Amino acid sequence: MKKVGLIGWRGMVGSVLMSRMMEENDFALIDPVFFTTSQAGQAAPNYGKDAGQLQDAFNIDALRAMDIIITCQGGDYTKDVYPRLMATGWNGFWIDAASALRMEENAIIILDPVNGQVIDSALNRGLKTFVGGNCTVSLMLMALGGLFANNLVEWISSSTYQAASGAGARHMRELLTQMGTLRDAVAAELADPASAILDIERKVTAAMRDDTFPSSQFGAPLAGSLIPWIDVPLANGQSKEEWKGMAETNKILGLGTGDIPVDGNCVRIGALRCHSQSFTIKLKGDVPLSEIHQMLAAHNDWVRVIENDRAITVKELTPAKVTGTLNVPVGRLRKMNMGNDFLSAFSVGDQLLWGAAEPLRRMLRILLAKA
Ligand SMILES: NC(=O)C1=CN([C@@H]2O[C@H](COP(=O)(O)OP(=O)(O)OC[C@H]3O[C@@H](n4cnc5c(N)ncnc54)[C@H](OP(=O)(O)O)[C@@H]3O)[C@@H](O)[C@H]2O)C=CC1
Ligand SMILES: N[C@@H](CC(=O)OP(=O)(O)O)C(=O)O
Repeated sequence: MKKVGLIGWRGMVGSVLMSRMMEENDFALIDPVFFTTSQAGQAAPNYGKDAGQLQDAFNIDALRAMDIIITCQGGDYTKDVYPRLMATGWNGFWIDAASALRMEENAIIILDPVNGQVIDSALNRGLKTFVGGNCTVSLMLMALGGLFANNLVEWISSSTYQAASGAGARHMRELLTQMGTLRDAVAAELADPASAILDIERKVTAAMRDDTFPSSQFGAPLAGSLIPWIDVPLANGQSKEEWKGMAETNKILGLGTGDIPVDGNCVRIGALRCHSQSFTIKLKGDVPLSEIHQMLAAHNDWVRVIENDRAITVKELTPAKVTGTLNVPVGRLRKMNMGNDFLSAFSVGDQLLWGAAEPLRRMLRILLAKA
């Protein structure tokens, strides 16, 4: 059995990965070794197998003994450990959730329902570094894969509605604390049906603007508001999250850097763990909507085409419905006023599943199947 080193397993992304690996019985196929950056020597978790003690995640000799390493520990860990491990001539496979290595020439961005052929070809060429994509990009490609596969996309403009989880566990807590703080500021007024709604709004706004409002993580109120900036600024005015849209999409599809232009605004909103996105898609031709529905639905087992009907949309095409599932609904599909080759679409997906953990465990399965 392959020795698989697991790093970052108790973090938020790692926990989702462990839970998916349990659901899919992956542990039965591997000899798991659990690593830690802070708790070496403590008992390893038991996912149906006694895995002994936690190993030191900075111990290069211990890492070298692994056939496959999966890390959800984060970019700083990758930047520190990966080059040192590679310098020893380690011959194993490195599977990573962090963005650090994504654009490296010897690294493949993994999303096998979309780029299984790119992954296969990389394996045949002997590449060994496989990195999960940015959540927004992966979820877009899962939703719109049918259009890309049929070479119909000239360009895409997107507006995102990204959940707090993309920023990390502490941010999710802060969002909920902000929500509670706003509610508590008007508890008495809410209990009184006769209270004036604009008085309630004024109190809520005052609480949101108060210096004591809990916003140390996001740096701004998110509950009752939104934050139209994600990740660091770039010289061209984009945020790094916006830059990833085009860079990663083309790399995942095995295309040249700028082959398909992708751009838009990335916005943090008050959802917990589902990213939503609104797309304007310039098609390469006037393809009938019925054909587009078929292409999208046929592309992979998780995409769900949602009829452009109000009652169905508000039930099916929301974070409330999709959270915790692998389904990627895409709806609001219609031709736009700009012309019949302009398509409007909206999609929702769990950013901790297809956006983070799921491509990693599927890459493990691909490697095990090839062994
Ligand atoms: N959040 C996201 O949406 C996405 C994140 N990623 C990548 O994954 C990386 C990890 O993200 P995320 O899972 O959110 O990070 P977390 O902060 O949840 O976990 C990272 C590490 O923190 C340590 N840790 C310290 N205290 C605790 C605690 N109380 N509970 C759990 N872990 C603790 C653990 O390491 P140890 O056991 O060694 O102490 C853990 O592996 C990111 O840096 C990013 O590179 C990728 C895609 C999406
Ligand atoms: N930046 C994403 C989450 C993330 O971790 O992205 P990446 O894997 O590209 O660093 C968000 O905030 O929603």
